[in-house]
Amino acid sequence: MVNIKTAVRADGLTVVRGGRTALDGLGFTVARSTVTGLLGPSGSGKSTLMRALVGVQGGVSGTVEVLGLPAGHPELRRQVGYVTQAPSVYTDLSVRENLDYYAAVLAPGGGRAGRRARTDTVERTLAEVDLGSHAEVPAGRLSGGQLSRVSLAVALLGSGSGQRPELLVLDEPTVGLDPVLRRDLWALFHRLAADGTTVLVSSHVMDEAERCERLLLLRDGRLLAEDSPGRLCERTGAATVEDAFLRLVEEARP
Ligand SMILES: Nc1ncnc2c1ncn2[C@@H]1O[C@H](COP(=O)(O)OP(=O)(O)OP(=O)(O)O)[C@@H](O)[C@H]1O
Repeated sequence: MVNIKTAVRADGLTVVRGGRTALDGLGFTVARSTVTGLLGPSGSGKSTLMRALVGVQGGVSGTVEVLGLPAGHPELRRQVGYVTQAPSVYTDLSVRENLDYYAAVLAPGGGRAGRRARTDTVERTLAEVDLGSHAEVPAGRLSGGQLSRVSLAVALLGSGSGQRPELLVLDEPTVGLDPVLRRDLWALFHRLAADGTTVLVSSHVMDEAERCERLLLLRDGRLLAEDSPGRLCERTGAATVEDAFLRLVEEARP
């Protein structure tokens, strides 16, 4: 039976990449309608884990269930939004044209009502990522931060007809953003979670951990902890998540 409180469930999740074990027997859950942070240093396996969740990673063994279905199940395509570190937008199309295009691919047809629903979704999404004033600018002329917000907007289109994705998987979406944009983006993640979307965000910047309700801490392909930032600090006696992380690394030493 589908557990409606759980968006993601992994058990014994192992990934071998290029002959190396990139993820080693991970077991965790991601609660629905939360902002969950996937934190760990560079190379710890964050992107690999996200790829396994969206079903595009080879060499996976163990169990990975997303919204009660096996990861990568065709039914999940419209329920899961995924933003990689490399933006996949057309640089010669404007921001609005990119969104119109993806909305039409996600929910083609529907006659006049379908077109109206897509236009409304695109307008609302442009406003959400604060790109309304750049809607007519070709994506190739945007800054890195603006470009990553276009990718986020594409993921937010969901089914393309107004329905939000149930799960958003965002690989380091705040890299290179100034502090104001970072703050605004985190506020958007929390608004989305309050509306029922589960947001899984990766970061290698530990100070972003404090902005998450739940954390998965990764190191060398192993899960160091799965907890809320407050509980993590409490149980390790640390003042910050960064300190808690360092203490857990020490504890894990053989
Ligand atoms: N295409 C690939 N082929 C083989 N091994 C890979 C490939 N991409 C990554 N790896 C290895 O898998 C491990 C996990 O990498 P991954 O990209 O998941 O880490 P990450 O935590 O997302 O790092 P970053 O924060 O730098 O993006 C690393 O040891 C890396 O060298």
